[in-house]
Amino acid sequence: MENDILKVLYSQQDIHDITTRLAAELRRDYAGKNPLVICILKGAIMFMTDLVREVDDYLEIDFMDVSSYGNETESSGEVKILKDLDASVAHRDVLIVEDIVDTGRTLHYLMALFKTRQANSVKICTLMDKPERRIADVHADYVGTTVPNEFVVGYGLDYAERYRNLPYIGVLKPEVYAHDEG
Ligand SMILES: O=P(O)(O)OC[C@H]1O[C@H](OP(=O)(O)OP(=O)(O)O)[C@H](O)[C@@H]1O
Ligand code: HPA
Ligand SMILES: [Mg+2]
Repeated sequence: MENDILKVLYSQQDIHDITTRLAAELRRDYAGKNPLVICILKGAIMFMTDLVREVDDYLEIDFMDVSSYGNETESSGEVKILKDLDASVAHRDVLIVEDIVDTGRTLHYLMALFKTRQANSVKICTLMDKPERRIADVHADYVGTTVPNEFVVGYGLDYAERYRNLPYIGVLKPEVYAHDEG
């Protein structure tokens, strides 16, 4: 698997440093609020579990599985709910945790949904932001790092469901895609 990686963009140490910084901001902003922290499966799983372990305060976690991508690097533009939340967001301070904001379609949809469901507040914490690709108007409140317009994998992010278990974030060699197309 490591052989498929062209370059490492963020090492395990880089990710740890980013997570620690964001957790400190969250602890400050959500003190006494008992936020509902929502992990958007599957991509955000690694980031969310690392992030909440660095926040020394009361919070609740929940999971939602939505998908707008198939086994492709391009969004289909359609957001599908594959698994809804267990908890109600009504009157809660909701923090959506994402691995990446790319076109913004996923989060645009979720922001609107949680507001309709009468959340008290809805904020976004994303490990990565890829603003060059934005189509839907989405602004993340907490951003780990801004990434160039490249398809990234690892630390939860997949290409065709692979590479989520890489402990760092990197870019694939072009022949990995070429192989799939052939
Ligand atoms: O800003 P967007 O263009 O909407 O893209 C970002 C979303 O796409 C990816 O998820 P995906 O739908 O591929 O599902 P996954 O998390 O299960 O990989 C990623 O994890 C984000 O949730
Ligand atoms: N990598 C993996 N999944 C993604 C990306 C990316 O760069 N953008 C949106 N979903
Ligand atoms: Mg994906």
